[in-house]
Amino acid sequence: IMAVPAGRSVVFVTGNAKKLEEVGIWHVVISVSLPEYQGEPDEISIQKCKEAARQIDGPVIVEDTCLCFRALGGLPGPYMKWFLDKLKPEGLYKLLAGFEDKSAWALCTFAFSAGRDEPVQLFRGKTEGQIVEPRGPRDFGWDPCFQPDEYDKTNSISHRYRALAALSEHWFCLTKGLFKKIGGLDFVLRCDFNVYRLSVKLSAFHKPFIVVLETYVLTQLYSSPNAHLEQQICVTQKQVSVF
Ligand SMILES: O=c1nc[nH]c2c1ncn2[C@H]1C[C@H](O)[C@@H](COP(=O)(O)OP(=O)(O)OP(=O)(O)O)O1
Ligand SMILES: [Mg+2]
Repeated sequence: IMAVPAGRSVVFVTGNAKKLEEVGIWHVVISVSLPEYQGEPDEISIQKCKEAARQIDGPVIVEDTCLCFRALGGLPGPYMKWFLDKLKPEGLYKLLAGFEDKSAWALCTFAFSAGRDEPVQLFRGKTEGQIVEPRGPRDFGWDPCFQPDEYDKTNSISHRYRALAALSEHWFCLTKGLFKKIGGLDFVLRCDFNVYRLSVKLSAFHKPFIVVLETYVLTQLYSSPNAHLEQQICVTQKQVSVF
């Protein structure tokens, strides 16, 4: 695990490279392996997020994905990783052989914590679909056997996209108000993003927003924003204005 200065960066923690590809947004991404917890999806996301915040000792985002079969009362759900590993998409399809109802839903939960011992906030996205005979590319988990009911080639109906939209909405809405309050871009640039030089006292929850602004503004202003964040594996930004 890489050391990330506390309070400096919001870190997306995952061991799944495909998730990183889909998430590709404004915050810094790091890759580690987190435990697979048991329980209801919300509980699992909370535990996972707390563990990530403990390991990183700073602001983190984690994501947990479930695929839930209606005929099985929502199982395999959060345990899908193991089912997929042992049964492969073919076996998952066969699991429903004795059932008329082939419907399923994908549930994606993003969890944010501002740091160790800080509360966890959840953002969820859900997509309804059917379990089908495996088809198409094999490069991402259970995709071969899950057919979403709606289809959109931009991926905007995906469970992950929806959960991210919920998270971004919350995040950017706060950022906008906060941004005004602290004096706008000019002030943020002059205070060199040092939260201690701001005129308002920020809560632990708000502090990471300054880092989001930093990443965003640096990417806008300089060709090499990574120089500042070279310790991290990957830095990208959302393609929308936060101001
Ligand atoms: O959109 C998806 N389309 C197809 N398959 C997917 C998707 N999203 C997750 N998956 C697979 C990966 C894993 O087998 C299980 C979720 O388990 P989950 O714990 O969330 O993912 P993971 O352990 O790979 O990464 P992480 O380090 O973030 O926990 O479903
Ligand atoms: Mg996992």
